Amino acid sequence: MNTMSEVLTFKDVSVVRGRKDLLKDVSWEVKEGQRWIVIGPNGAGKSTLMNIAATRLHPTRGTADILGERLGKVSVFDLRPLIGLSSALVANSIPANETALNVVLTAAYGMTGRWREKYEKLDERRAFHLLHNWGMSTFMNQPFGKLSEGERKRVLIARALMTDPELLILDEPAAGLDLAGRESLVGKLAELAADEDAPALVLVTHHLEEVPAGFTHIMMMRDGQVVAAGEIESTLNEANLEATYGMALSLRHEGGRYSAFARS
Ligand SMILES: Nc1ncnc2c1ncn2[C@@H]1O[C@H](COP(=O)(O)OP(=O)(O)OP(=O)(O)O)[C@@H](O)[C@H]1O
Repeated sequence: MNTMSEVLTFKDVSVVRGRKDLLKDVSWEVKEGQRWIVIGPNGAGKSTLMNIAATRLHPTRGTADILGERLGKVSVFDLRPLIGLSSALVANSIPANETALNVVLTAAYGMTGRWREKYEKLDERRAFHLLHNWGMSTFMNQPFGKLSEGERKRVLIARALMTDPELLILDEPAAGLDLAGRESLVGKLAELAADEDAPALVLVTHHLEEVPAGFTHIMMMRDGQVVAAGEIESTLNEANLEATYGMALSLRHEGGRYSAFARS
């Protein structure tokens, strides 16, 4: 069996807290080269699912195989460098006075805050190169806390790519961005999606306008369960969207981009 191409294999994953099922029997397969969107209303369990994929949380029941290793039977510290994560939680863990360059650089050591002084020149060059790729090299010496929301989002993505991961998880990468900032970021993410050498991508979003062109698959969630999952072309339709959000919605798909509105 070729396990190399299997990035995530979740079987009947449940997460139970008290009497509540945050996730209930979620099965999901992500393979190398795939670009996934995860959508669902507030509280649907998207972040809980991402926390498992990022090895921050273990299922109460079911199995989660990540890059061919079973969660619970492998050291998460071996897996984490292979998984890039950009999320509000990661952003909140970064000291405000950390420079943009160091925010990216410290990812090489799986930590935030530059307390270890000895960095390889190679790492520094890679961190700079990533900042440059994401249009942030002129901000390299700016403290993270003084950057705009859009600038921070780009630094976080550069940071998540620092270890050259096999899976990149972007939890609401465009949240809080203005229209131009969003469009610019979505364009960059479309470029990333088209890059054959890019890792498998999983992008959580609340807005279909934020789905970059070139994303191949979608996971639609509600109440901790999968409403539908599969290729975006066949899965993202009005029936599944209505089942996901519990309201009548009309869906548009133009020029590789999506949008949805309440149906009047
Ligand atoms: N530790 C916990 N104990 C109990 N309930 C929790 C815990 N963590 C999350 N929840 C609940 O689990 C549900 C799923 O939360 P989760 O953050 O995964 O949803 P989400 O889809 O990411 O939501 P949002 O879009 O608002 O970020 C929510 O109802 C939340 O209140």
